[in-house]
Amino acid sequence: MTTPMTTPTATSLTVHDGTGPDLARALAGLTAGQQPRWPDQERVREVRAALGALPPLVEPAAVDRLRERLAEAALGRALVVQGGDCAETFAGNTPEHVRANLHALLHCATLFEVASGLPVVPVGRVAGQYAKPRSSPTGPDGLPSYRGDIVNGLAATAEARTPDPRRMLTAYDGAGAALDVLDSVADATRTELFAGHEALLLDYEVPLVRDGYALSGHFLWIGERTRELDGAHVALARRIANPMGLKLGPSTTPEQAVAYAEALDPDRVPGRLTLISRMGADRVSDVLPPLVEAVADAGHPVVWLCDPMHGNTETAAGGLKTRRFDRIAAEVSGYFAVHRAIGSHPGGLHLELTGDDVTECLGGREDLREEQLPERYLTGCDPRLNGRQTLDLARVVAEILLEHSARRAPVAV
Ligand SMILES: O=C[C@H](O)[C@H](O)COP(=O)(O)O
Ligand SMILES: C=C(OP(=O)(O)O)C(=O)O
Ligand SMILES: [Mn+2]
Repeated sequence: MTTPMTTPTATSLTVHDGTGPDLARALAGLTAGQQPRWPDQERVREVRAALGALPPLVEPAAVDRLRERLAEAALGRALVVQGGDCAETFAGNTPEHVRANLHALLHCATLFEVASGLPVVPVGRVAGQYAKPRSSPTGPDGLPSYRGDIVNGLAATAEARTPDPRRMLTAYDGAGAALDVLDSVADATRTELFAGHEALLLDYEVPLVRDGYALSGHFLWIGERTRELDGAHVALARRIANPMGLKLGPSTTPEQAVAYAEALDPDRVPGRLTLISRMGADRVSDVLPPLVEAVADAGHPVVWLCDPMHGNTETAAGGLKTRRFDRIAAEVSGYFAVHRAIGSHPGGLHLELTGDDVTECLGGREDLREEQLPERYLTGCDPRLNGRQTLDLARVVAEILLEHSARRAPVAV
């Protein structure tokens, strides 16, 4: 079951002065979906000014380096694996948790590398994945929805759910701490690791734009619910040099996919644009092929990733959101089959995962059952694959990749 797009709400987004008049002009007055209704605008202005005066979280050189590595994937010479929590939380932002997630991600990367013979670019959903778009502004309890720790609190009280702009500064600090862990993991494993998150909350993202780079993270993406072509999120993405992702759900038409590619990758730069399909296991074989073909025909060297999570969410009998391992694996298999049939490059995966032993998704080799879900259901938003299920999925992918690389390999004589 896919979640419907919500009607975007217009906001009077004020852009921090320090980000430059061009950016301010480009975004002023545009529709910006899924932004909080902050109760205190003066406090928002103060926080934006503070963010604008703080050092950037990542270096432009590292952002450029990621774009170069993604270019290899766009040209069919590398794979990408992105993954981490659906919603990072302040309380959960411990070195142990961040490390466990990154190790699960790197485990996938290693398996894919061995199976495909291609380098794999690992990108964590980490160090800024704090803002959540929601299907509904209020929950069944009548309270405002939880929109991620950068906006409000998960506790089911009116006080916790009131948006507080000061949370953006806590998010900045948390992102900095997570990036330190990311660097230490990368050093210990002698690999390159990058950080990505959804560029959803404009009051956070815009002040962290410096000299044409969004320096809140290396990789940013636009979500399914905020991808209005003439909206503020796309306008921001057009103005920054980061490699950008764009989620595409099953309602996307080939014409729209080309229009996004024209808007976000007008110069046809490999590595600039990553299209992340999240169609659902039942739709991927029908919906994805015409999109891939149209974008290729228009000459855009994009990376195509598969997010097999967001089109396969359902509600379990007990009321918890969940996803079935088999549906996730089926969308992944469908995605590889589509690319094989077309002859395009399947660039890799985008996953909601954790290295922790949570009970949020069903199935996998441990055959996690519905009645087990409440045991360790810890996510703030969507259900993640746990460490074992992540490896189970990585093995499914590795088998597909092995088969692909066997076809590619020259026949030994
Ligand atoms: O992570 C993605 C979205 O924020 C999430 O799927 C929305 O969930 P909801 O349908 O419970 O609002
Ligand atoms: C919000 C997300 O996904 P989508 O935009 O694809 O629904 C997400 O990746 O957490
Ligand atoms: Mn999610």
